[in-house]
Amino acid sequence: MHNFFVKSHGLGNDYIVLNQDEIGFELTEDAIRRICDVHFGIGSDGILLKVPTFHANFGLRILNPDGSEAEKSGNGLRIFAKYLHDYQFAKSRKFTIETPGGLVQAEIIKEKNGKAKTVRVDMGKAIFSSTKIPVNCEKEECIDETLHLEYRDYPVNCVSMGNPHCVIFTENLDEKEVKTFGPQIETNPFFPNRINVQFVKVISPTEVEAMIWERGAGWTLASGSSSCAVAAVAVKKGLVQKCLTVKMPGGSLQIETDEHWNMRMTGEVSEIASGVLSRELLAELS
Ligand SMILES: N[C@H](CCC[C@H](N)C(=O)O)C(=O)O
Repeated sequence: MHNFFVKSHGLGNDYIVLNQDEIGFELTEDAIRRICDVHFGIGSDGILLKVPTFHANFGLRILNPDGSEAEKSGNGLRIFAKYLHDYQFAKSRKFTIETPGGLVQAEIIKEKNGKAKTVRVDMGKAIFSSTKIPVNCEKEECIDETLHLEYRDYPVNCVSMGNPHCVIFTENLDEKEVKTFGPQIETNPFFPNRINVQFVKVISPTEVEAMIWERGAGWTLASGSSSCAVAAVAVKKGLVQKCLTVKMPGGSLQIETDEHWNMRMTGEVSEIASGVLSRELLAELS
């Protein structure tokens, strides 16, 4: 079906899935922004675009609502894996997906009424090298460094999951603080490609609580790559065990860190709706 879309969420972090072979329009930055707009479009935290690949079972591009492209998305990968399973692209419950941030392996762990419900993704390695994140830090690794903002400083810990992350530990999680300083950190020149920001409170050696400000998307209810970033930094700083629950406003993910910093994420996904993009909407896209 032409211009067929599926909208799904992972812990309230929602995405629209499109198949490049089935859309009859160019996915320009303007089209992305329009489709993701909650009033002039369908509304979502981004677009997952199924694309051809020779290097994996399936290919994926991840587009933020501001029109920028991301290298990786954890909730996005679980949603995409569910789409591949539920719409019969995938012939097995385990398959590989190529993203701009590297190749991952996805597995359908649990089904409900024949539809994928719980998905596990081996998200690749957490990378701490400043130059690979990238972050303009003189040190080889940007751990416990100070980021100077206009009105305050933050102790930051940076890591890449393919996409870049800045993890800040705090005793008091405050949504207003995240929404005030998240955008200032996201766009700070310390981060050449901008950055995803997480404020994290350690609850116990097996649980942390996090609030998220996403690069190119802003405040979201959950983030899979952010959860992996938070877990990797917390393990590296000796704050938590290697099997960790990351609790976010939209729900919790299970994150496992192995001895080589390979990150495994497990969590639920749900479909919200499916349908066809209206001709009127498409006619207005530049
Ligand atoms: N906005 C992120 C991509 C989506 C990450 C998040 N939705 C996830 O589940 O990992 C970035 O520009 O790197």
